[in-house]
Amino acid sequence: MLCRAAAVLRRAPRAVPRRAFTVAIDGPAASGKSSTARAVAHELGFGYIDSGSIYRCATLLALRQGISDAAEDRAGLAALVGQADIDVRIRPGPRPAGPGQIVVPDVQVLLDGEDVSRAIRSPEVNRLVAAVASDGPVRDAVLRIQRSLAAAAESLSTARHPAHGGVVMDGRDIGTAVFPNAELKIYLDASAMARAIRRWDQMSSQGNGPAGSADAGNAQEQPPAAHSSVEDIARELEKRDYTDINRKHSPLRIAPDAVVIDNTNMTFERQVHAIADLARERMGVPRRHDDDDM
Ligand SMILES: Nc1ncnc2c1ncn2[C@@H]1O[C@H](COP(=O)(O)OP(=O)(O)OP(=O)(O)O)[C@@H](O)[C@H]1O
Ligand SMILES: Nc1ccn([C@@H]2O[C@H](COP(=O)(O)O)[C@@H](O)[C@H]2O)c(=O)n1
Repeated sequence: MLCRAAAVLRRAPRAVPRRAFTVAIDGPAASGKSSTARAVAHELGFGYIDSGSIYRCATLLALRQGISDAAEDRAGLAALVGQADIDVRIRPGPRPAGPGQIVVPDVQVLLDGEDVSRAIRSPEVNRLVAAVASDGPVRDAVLRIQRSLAAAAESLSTARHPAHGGVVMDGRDIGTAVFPNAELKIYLDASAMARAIRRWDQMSSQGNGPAGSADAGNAQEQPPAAHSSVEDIARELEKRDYTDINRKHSPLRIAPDAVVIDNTNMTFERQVHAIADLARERMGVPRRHDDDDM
């Protein structure tokens, strides 16, 4: 009798408590946060949230409601953001070009059901977003959205390791304010010129014509304006960084426990593999890319 009970117990599926593993990636504009975060999330089978796109939705709402960047005008914006239905979804991106090539999935952003993935990258949004993101009540409203989207993304993640679900979120204050207890924090940086050249290349590859501004943001970039140069882009990136570093509420900072990666002279593949392996190491699962020790 005892033996049969033991056999039944042995056959019963073991309930493995799933632990959420959070990877926070912060850094200045165009340092590679979003593309790296999407690739790392894909490699680990984690969910992904682009937190900048939520601030961009808040900015689009402000523009559509005729709310200027004057602080007194923004009083009602936090409430509007709190009532809005903002969703950030990952969708299958381009297939890898060859065996072992990295997959960088696309992101789709929905604002009250409308696909605003391109609209939130407009020149007007680029100009206003850092000012909107410096508003304390707006940040509080966005924080609630970030945490709820992350919980949903984590629960849907198809992590390769049964004990871990996970989410990767990128932004400016993920490791310092949004997820101060994140299991892995990365601060991604590169020289201003390297970032400007990459942003130029990224925007130029999206099409031709004078439609965009000098600094269009991460995914689904609009093409650079005909008059803008790499130097114009560098200036705009630095202006946005300055606002993000010097604002009162959760400014861009390196978390004390963050791993700092300067990728100025690093390939995209190497940074993705290194971060994915750091996550694996902390989850207690084998590394996959031993040649990528940092
Ligand atoms: N190590 C690297 N070497 C070369 N190019 C890179 C590297 N890392 C990222 N990139 C490229 O740099 C460009 C900018 O990256 P990405 O959009 O991910 O930056 P970001 O930090 O999310 O920007 P933002 O803060 O403005 O949203 C992309 O085209 C990306 O593929
Ligand atoms: N965690 C975050 C993320 C973003 N911001 C602000 O939004 C701007 C746009 O971000 P992108 O990543 O889409 O370029 C950014 O410049 C910040 O002002 C933020 O404050 N916190």
